[in-house]
Amino acid sequence: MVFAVGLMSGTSLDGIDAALVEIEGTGTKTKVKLVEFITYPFTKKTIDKIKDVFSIKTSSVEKICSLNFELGYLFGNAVKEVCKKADFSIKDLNFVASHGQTIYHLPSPEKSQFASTLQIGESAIICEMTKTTVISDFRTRDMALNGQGAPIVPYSEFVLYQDTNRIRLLQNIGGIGNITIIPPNAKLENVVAFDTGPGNMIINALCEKFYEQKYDKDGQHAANGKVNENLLKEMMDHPFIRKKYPKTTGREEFGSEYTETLLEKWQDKIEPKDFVATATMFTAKSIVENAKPFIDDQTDFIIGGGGSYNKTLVRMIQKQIPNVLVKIQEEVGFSSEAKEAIAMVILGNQTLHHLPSNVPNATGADKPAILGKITYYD
Ligand SMILES: Nc1ncnc2c1ncn2[C@@H]1O[C@H](COP(=O)(O)OP(=O)(O)OP(=O)(O)O)[C@@H](O)[C@H]1O
Ligand SMILES: CC(=O)N[C@H]1[C@@H]2OC[C@@H](O2)[C@@H](O)[C@@H]1O[C@H](C)C(=O)O
Repeated sequence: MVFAVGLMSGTSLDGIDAALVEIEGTGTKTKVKLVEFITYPFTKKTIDKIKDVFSIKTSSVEKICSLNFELGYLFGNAVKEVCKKADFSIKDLNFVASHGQTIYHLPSPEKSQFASTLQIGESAIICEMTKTTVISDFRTRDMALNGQGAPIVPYSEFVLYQDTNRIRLLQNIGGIGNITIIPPNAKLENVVAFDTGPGNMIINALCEKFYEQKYDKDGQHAANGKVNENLLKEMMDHPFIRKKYPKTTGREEFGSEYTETLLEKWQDKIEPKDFVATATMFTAKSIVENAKPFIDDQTDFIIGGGGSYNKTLVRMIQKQIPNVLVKIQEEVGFSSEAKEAIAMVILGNQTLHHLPSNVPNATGADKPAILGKITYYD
């Protein structure tokens, strides 16, 4: 039996997702069982440090250097905590698969730049703290093959979710929204995946600004507000939304600078709850517009990630595609919050077996590749 911990710390900065998983087999024969899951929270101080290095205005090489190791210690703690909660001896762990914290993603660089992406959280520290082999840095190899280095979760979705009769569409709504479409009986070459635009990123920033709340719990503010059509149109005109795939995005395009610009122009004209409602509709509409070319009435439209708990957002999506059955992840038997951490274990397992796990059709890479770097404990 092989046991591993998958670590995911995504764009919304709500903490480190750690999944203790039992895994068997490889490729399409992979079987996983979730043993335990925790979200190891970030302190406000750590969140501020991460936000600081994200932003060109406040970042510095010194801050990045130090944070790389600091996050390594936190990731190591998250592994220990999830094992403790499961009453599982860390000595029996076979490997850790760590995504790392994305601090910059430049898939379509300007002239003087190189296509690049940077995830930090030093694997050597995780390795020493847990005395376990660590696989990390999954995105760079795909980028070396001219891919976007993202999304990387679709391989695991192809393995776990494909169906013989129905199109399965998996929409993740984290900080950013990302979609995977798996046709019935698909081969890996037929899987389509890309980022749809913002997920909760703008909604969260507005809730922090207006209400000093981290997010719009269950979509309550949005439910009380009214969508402003002019603002919505301006948001939908963002060039990323109608760009053709492969495409991926992040805080570089929809982070605090973007929200600040919107606020400067619209804050005096729109009430806070209407602003939140409009940002929520922006996420819903950008998802539906990007999904529409790939779906029919027989599609399982499955929403995962933290945004699946925003009832107003889910309702807005369903209303725009009344003939399609919209479900949330738990309704098809998988944990929404643990999904990406489990995906890291599937990717790490492939790497340890010298097997590829990117989806070239999704990332635009020239060919399949073995992803990640391995820090061996012994
Ligand atoms: N009950 C809830 N109601 C509304 N929104 C919620 C709720 N629970 C979580 N969320 C939203 O989900 C977000 C976290 O989502 P998730 O953990 O999937 O993101 P992530 O993995 O960090 O991001 P990404 O997938 O983009 O890397 C929170 O910041 C919040 O906006
Ligand atoms: C560079 C980066 O970290 N991208 C993330 C981000 O968060 C969601 C979306 O943007 C997706 O492209 C990706 O994450 C998921 C886990 C992926 O690669 O599949």
